[in-house]
Amino acid sequence: MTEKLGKSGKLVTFEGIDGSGKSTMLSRLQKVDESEPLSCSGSVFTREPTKETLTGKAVYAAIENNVDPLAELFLFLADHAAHLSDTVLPALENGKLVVSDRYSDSRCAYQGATLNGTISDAFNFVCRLHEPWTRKPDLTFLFDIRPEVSCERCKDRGAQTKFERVDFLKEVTANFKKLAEREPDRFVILNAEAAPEENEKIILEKIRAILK
Ligand SMILES: Nc1ncnc2c1ncn2[C@@H]1O[C@H](COP(=O)(O)OP(=O)(O)O)[C@@H](O)[C@H]1O
Ligand SMILES: Cc1cn([C@H]2C[C@H](O)[C@@H](COP(=O)(O)OP(=O)(O)O)O2)c(=O)[nH]c1=O
Repeated sequence: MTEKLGKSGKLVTFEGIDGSGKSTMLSRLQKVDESEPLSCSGSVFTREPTKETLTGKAVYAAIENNVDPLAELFLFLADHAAHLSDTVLPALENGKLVVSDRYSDSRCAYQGATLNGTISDAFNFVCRLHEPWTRKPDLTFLFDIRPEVSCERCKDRGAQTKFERVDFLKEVTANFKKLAEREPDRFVILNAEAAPEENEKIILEKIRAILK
């Protein structure tokens, strides 16, 4: 069933720990797209957790209120399901390019870590939960950065989430790297400590190549 989902468009995702520069890059890409459209069918720039939606609000409330980690996982999954059906699949079915700031790999990496020790083989459990129904990205950029550097960057932006701790983010980073090793054809690992201009160039080249 999943092979048929959103077949005509292309799905690109940005993944990485907090403060790795994903949203900065999404805004840059959006600007490029405004002056020189990346796809002739149009582009949609989106994110997970979603904002201003019922499921997105539930996710942020869960993060702020320290709910049970398994309950939190299912809220993130509910948000992903709603995001897929409201935004991602309709755009892909219309042949558009969809670029999402975070997607399923964030669940495998983050909830694989929050549930580590509570559920046996948590990382694979979370990955498997997505398999029967989601739409895999065509291309994923992993923003690779030392957690010490990303936490330093996050300090400047006010409210911090409970996830923004160096030790926790080291575990999340290891999970992201495991995902990239499993699917080397889908993942492009970026040095997120480099200048944004450098990474923007790599990203644009790769996106243009899959749209050809
Ligand atoms: N390549 C970069 N080099 C230095 N600082 C950066 C870079 N990219 C983003 N930043 C800064 O780091 C902070 C976190 O970036 P942000 O894009 O919000 O990360 P994320 O969306 O991954 O959490 C912001 O203050 C941003 O201006
Ligand atoms: C999408 C997603 C995000 N998260 C976490 C990462 C962030 O710490 C937090 C909020 O996401 P986000 O708003 O993307 O954070 P940031 O802009 O700081 O990168 O939720 C998960 O734990 N699992 C998920 O599936």
